[in-house]
Amino acid sequence: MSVITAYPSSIGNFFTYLKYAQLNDNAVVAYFKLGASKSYHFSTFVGFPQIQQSYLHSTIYLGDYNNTQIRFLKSTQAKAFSEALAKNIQPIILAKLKAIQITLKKLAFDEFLRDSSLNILAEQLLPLLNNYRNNQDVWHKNIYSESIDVFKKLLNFNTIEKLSAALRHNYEQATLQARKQFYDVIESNPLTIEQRLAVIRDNDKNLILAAAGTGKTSVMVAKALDLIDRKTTSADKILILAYNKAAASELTARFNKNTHKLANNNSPLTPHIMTFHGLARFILTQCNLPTALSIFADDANKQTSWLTLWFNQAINQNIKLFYQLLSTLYVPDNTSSASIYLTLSGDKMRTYQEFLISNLLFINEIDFKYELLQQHGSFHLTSENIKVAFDNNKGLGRIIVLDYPNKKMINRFNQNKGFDQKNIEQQLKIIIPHLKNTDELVNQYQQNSRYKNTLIKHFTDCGLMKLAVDRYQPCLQAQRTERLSPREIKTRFVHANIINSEIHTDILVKITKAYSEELHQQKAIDFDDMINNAYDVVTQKMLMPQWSHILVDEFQDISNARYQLLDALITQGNQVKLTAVGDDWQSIYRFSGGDLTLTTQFEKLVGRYSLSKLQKTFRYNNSIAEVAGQFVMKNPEQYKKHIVTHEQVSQPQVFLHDDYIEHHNKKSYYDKALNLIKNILKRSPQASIAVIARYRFQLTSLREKFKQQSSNSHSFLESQIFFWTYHSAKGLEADYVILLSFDNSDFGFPAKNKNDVLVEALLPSADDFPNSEERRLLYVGLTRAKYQAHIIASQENTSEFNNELLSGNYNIQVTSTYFNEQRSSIELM
Ligand SMILES: Nc1ncnc2c1ncn2[C@@H]1O[C@H](COP(=O)(O)OP(=O)(O)OP(=O)(O)O)[C@@H](O)[C@H]1O
Repeated sequence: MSVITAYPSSIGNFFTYLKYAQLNDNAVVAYFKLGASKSYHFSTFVGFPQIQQSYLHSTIYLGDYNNTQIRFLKSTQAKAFSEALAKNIQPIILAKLKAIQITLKKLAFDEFLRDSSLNILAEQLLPLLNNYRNNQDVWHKNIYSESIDVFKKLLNFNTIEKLSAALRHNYEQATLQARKQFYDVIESNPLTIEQRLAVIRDNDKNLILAAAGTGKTSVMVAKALDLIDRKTTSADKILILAYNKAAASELTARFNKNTHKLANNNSPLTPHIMTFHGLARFILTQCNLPTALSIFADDANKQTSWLTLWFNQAINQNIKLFYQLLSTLYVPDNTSSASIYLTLSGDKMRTYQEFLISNLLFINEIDFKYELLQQHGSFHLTSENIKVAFDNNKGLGRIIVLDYPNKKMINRFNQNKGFDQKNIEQQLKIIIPHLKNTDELVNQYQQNSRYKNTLIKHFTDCGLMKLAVDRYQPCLQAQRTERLSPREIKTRFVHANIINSEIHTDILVKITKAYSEELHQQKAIDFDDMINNAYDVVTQKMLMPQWSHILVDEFQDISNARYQLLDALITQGNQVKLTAVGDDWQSIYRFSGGDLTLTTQFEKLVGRYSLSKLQKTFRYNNSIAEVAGQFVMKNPEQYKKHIVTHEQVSQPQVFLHDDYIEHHNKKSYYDKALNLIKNILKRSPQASIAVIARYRFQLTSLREKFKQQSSNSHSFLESQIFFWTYHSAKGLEADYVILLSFDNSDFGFPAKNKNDVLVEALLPSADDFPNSEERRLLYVGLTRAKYQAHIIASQENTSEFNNELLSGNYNIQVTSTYFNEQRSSIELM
């Protein structure tokens, strides 16, 4: 090939360092006046050259990756140069177009276009597409029209986002058609379109947002089978994580039941289906690390005993801890939820200040008698012949001396104010000069083990030790689940405005340290260690994760520690794809670390992702769906979903009964439930019925009574009746449900028995809507029923939920005359 050269024009020569540009076999070379040169290899070209002519000279835009300009060239030479260059790079561009088509086919037609593939595609495609966009004439002159047809189409999408949306849509539609047969039969029922789409979308990150009974399990099973059937991956590279062992077994059974439907079913076909703990154990075992579980793992009582013993020993070693506990178990303000204050003397006080006085007298070994008067309790110091009281009614926090040998003293104290420990100590010291304050006592008694033992004994006997254990044990649990450092603990306490944050942090850090040492001594780990150790193993690259696809069930209840393990598997693995399946309406495990924000703020967590929704439910009818959905969506933080039901009914199937048994003239949950069960079974003898209560203990006696009843009368089979808590009902279903615990008490529904402020500060953050988690619990309860949900509510002690159901325009059947009257009076208002 003859060498083509272009020189600067005579005027242009003044403005450029360029001596001349030359076109050789595989590059454009620019030679400069000072002797240097620069090559632009054809392989870097992404389009055709463009020429810009002006009056005296021309500029060539080469069409390489940077679209380099060569300016001030003689126009005639520039034109010839540009035409020759176009001919030279034509085969290169053709090859690149071919490569793009191959990539496009592979990444967007043969599989779901992933966000990571989109980057690859964009890198390859966009430079050529931009060149084409600006230089279409030259392209059309140099390339056959069929080769750039695809470009013309792509150009219509304007942005890469629109293009990817179109490619994905295209792929989904094509796959729905091509794999119709498979999706028709792979589960026991043909998959719905929504379910099919959830199966098909195989982005790097996927969220399947579902509602109860919409076939999450079916989708997970079908998705795994689909990946294997299409050879996207092999079974041993799929990991399915279930919330508990029962769910893992169900997934395994449903998977195995359908493997014969696969095209090539003689390869080993078991994905790893396990719980998070099972996964952690699997990882640790592979790395030959210990997995023996501590004695605490399955028995919280043993942990309670350990903590009690630890407090005993720790106080014995350092009595300061005793005073720290004593001064912080209750808080010095009127918002304290305690209504009774336990004291070392065994007396029960009514205010925090009385609690302080009582304990101070007790540890000073001053005998006193506590008398409950009308307005306040009084302390009669028997040997001093003094009587004092704490005037709480006035809200001034002053000590009143009711009786004193020297009457003059009486008025002196009436002016004093004091809410906190120091102030009360000062006030009491005026009355009893030999009284020692706590700081003095700490030093004095550090060496006195008899004294310490006595204190511990009283601390235990009066119930304060139990209070301390009950308070710190959940904190220990929360700290371990959230893997909080001492600094994080303190930050959370301070952030939650907790009084004595420093002392609480100090105590909790001591406990957590001792607990780790205890586990070390046992040569064992607990469930939290298991997850955390597995995380360490993966992040330290001691194990290369083998999975290409990870599917996680019940994602709405995942904890931060679990998510971190998951994230480590994805980051350390080889292009791992994550599918999270969850229902934000069913997030009910915050107390054990479940963090709903991981679902509601999924994008913040993982970046770009594909969302699929499952909104058609097969379990229950429109009546149950409407009531349950309306109730849970009252909280604006919950995703809005429009649930469609397979079953349609015209009458409400949610019933509200009271607990009053007319012909016995008494109130009884049990009898009401029994009557309902009998009535249901009269109509449908084979029906399954679940009785659901807020706390397990509420079911124990009920279950016993039912057992007796069923063996006496044989009116129903024990195996037809189930007893679940709202929590344990997760994932289960029955033909009919009977919902209990609707009263306004600590153990009612919504439960008033709120978490202690300390553990509340350590748990994952919660949304602000009142009773939000309890609200979701009711949603879970209602949606267990296939046909009918029966609520039995207390007449006398009305639950907030009951009031809401009566007042909030819910389409329910109220069978109770009493509640109906209430309802109509609400409607009249
Ligand atoms: N496409 C379908 N057609 C008919 N029935 C279906 C379909 N998909 C699922 N089902 C049925 O719906 C019921 C609920 O399915 P599944 O247990 O998978 O729901 P889920 O979403 O896990 O529910 P939950 O969140 O309440 O535990 C099952 O009986 C299942 O067989």
